[in-house]
Amino acid sequence: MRLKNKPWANDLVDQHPESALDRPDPSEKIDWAARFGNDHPIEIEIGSGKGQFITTLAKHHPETNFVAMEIQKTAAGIILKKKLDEGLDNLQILCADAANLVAYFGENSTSKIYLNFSDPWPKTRHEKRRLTYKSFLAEYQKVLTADGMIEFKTDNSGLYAYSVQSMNNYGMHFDFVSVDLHHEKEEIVEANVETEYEHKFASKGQPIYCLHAQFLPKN
Ligand SMILES: C[S@@+](CC[C@H](N)C(=O)[O-])C[C@H]1O[C@@H](n2cnc3c(N)ncnc32)[C@H](O)[C@@H]1O
Repeated sequence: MRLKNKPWANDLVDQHPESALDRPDPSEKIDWAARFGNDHPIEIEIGSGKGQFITTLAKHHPETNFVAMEIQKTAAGIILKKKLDEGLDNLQILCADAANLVAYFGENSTSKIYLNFSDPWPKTRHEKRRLTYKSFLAEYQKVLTADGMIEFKTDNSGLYAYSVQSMNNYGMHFDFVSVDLHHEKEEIVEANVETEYEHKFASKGQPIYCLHAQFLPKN
């Protein structure tokens, strides 16, 4: 989903290189420990949109470092504004394409990847753009630690079915699957952090599909 261009948001990204990186050179590794000022575990959300989910997590988990990876600069600027307003030192914004994930994160550098309401790309000819296509899974496998986890949510049954199949073909293990996350047991519903899209779809009564998956141990 393309956001309307907001010059203030683009300018904010340019004014805060200490908090937001705008399409950094993929040939140069990013020193995340230096950027965060500590070496706490890192969790990444790919395609953060306006950042409701990742800013809420960052607020509730100061012991974890979070990276919002978002391809649209306007969206990155909107997330950055929330980070600055709320003083979230454990959140960094990376305005870049997830296709370059491995260039920006070292191997075994990340404990969790969140894919929330990723663009479904329903046409078969666009399959390679889906964030659960096998080439993306290969990238996630490289950056995740051995016990790292992918947490995926969507309103789109087609993308959900595709993702289950793609992850299964890749030999992944599922720790949790739900075809109606908002009507699971109370503790699951209470622990769930909503995204903007999730709120919109769930308030119309649409089911939210969710899965948590891990790669089999690396050799
Ligand atoms: C449908 S929106 C969902 C936003 C948010 N996660 C939510 O649930 O409300 C998908 C977001 O993913 C971003 N996106 C799509 N492809 C991406 C890619 N290859 N790398 C980084 N971000 C991407 C889009 O710019 C958009 O903001």
